[in-house]
Amino acid sequence: MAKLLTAIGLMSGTSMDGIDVALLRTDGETIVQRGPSAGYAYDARFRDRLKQGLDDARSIGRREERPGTLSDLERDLTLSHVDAVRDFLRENKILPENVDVIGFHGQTVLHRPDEGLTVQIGDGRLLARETGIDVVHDMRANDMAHGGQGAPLIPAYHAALARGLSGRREIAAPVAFVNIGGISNLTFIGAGDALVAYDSGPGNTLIDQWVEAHAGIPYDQGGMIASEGSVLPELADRYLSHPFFAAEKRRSLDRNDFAPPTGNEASLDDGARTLAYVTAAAIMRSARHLPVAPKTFVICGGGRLNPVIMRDLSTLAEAEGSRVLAAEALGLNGDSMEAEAWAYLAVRSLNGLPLTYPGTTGVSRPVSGGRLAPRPADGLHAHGGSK
Ligand SMILES: Nc1ncnc2c1ncn2[C@@H]1O[C@H](COP(=O)(O)OP(=O)(O)OP(=O)(O)O)[C@@H](O)[C@H]1O
Ligand SMILES: CC(=O)N[C@H]1[C@@H]2OC[C@@H](O2)[C@@H](O)[C@@H]1O[C@H](C)C(=O)O
Repeated sequence: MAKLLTAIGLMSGTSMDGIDVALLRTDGETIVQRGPSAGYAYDARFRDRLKQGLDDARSIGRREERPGTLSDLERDLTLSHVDAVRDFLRENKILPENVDVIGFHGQTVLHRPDEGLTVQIGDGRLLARETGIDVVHDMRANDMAHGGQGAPLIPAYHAALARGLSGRREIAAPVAFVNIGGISNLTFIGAGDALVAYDSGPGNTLIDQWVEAHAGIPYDQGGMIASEGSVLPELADRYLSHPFFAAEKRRSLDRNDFAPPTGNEASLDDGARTLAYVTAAAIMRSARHLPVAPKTFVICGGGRLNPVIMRDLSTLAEAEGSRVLAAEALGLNGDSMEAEAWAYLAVRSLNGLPLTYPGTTGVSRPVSGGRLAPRPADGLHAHGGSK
């Protein structure tokens, strides 16, 4: 049996709202003991820098390139992660020497699976040096090098959670986990733990972009704006008739694959309402490509906190005989699940276990991935003045 390791996962997702941190004890296989978690929000200025970074990244041709502001941004993003780890350790009274590994996602600034290009900025060596903890990073690249979409990576962790839930009365099989982040993705766990997973559509990004442009706020908290509006069927159809949903082959999404409506297409409320519906309907439309309809959808990610999305999802799922549950209804944490996944995947990477499978990313065979940046042999700040 593989050894139990203590791992911290760090996720800065496509919503660019902040860094999620979670601690796990795991063997990278069946044993998952969830520990504390926390979120550290970016301020508005740093979010603007990240948005600029996405623009600068458009000209990247090779994944090592860092045009425009990207080098500075990569350093500062990494230093924000250093601060997040230090705060997290202090708040939870954990010593760095008691953590075996950090799984570091970094920030996706460009994702073009059709060109075999995915870029996550984040300096694993700097993080290892500043925290004194081994870091596994760049976990999407090897999947792409083997013909995969480079995303989603969370399905291996969803499968581990599902094993822990089997036999629970609330859950009728088959189960699909749905992560509603900036983009949404789903993981279907079939008979014998067979995994089918893919990105399912725009998640919160369109809603965030819409309310930011028209109300100057970063997101529609509690779906308050959407709940005042009505669904505009033509606008919704325009999104839902995107070739992404009907395509034979599932592909992973970049944040910019769907654009928000233009200003005069809807009032603030109707726009938010329509986009919330689109988020829910996109998930159900994508679920039609699964081998069989899930009986239970378990929802995680920030979108589960928008009751308008959740109501639409429940209505659409019930019409197909399925049930929708928020992760919390099963004792899971819908905010920290991605960070937990990065901790779990880091341990799998150390043990040479697959991170992705043909059924999850379209990779040619199950492959491991991630690069190890070891902590300095002589402890923290090995780059300091004594050398
Ligand atoms: N209380 C809330 N009410 C409504 N929406 C919320 C609430 N809290 C978070 N959200 C939405 O969830 C988003 C963040 O979700 P999450 O942290 O899961 O995304 P992410 O991890 O950045 O994205 P991805 O999974 O695509 O990488 C916010 O941008 C916002 O749109
Ligand atoms: C390239 C990239 O960063 N993709 C993210 C994004 O956000 C959600 C969806 O699109 C998913 O495919 C992926 O993140 C999750 C955590 C994953 O890889 O499982």
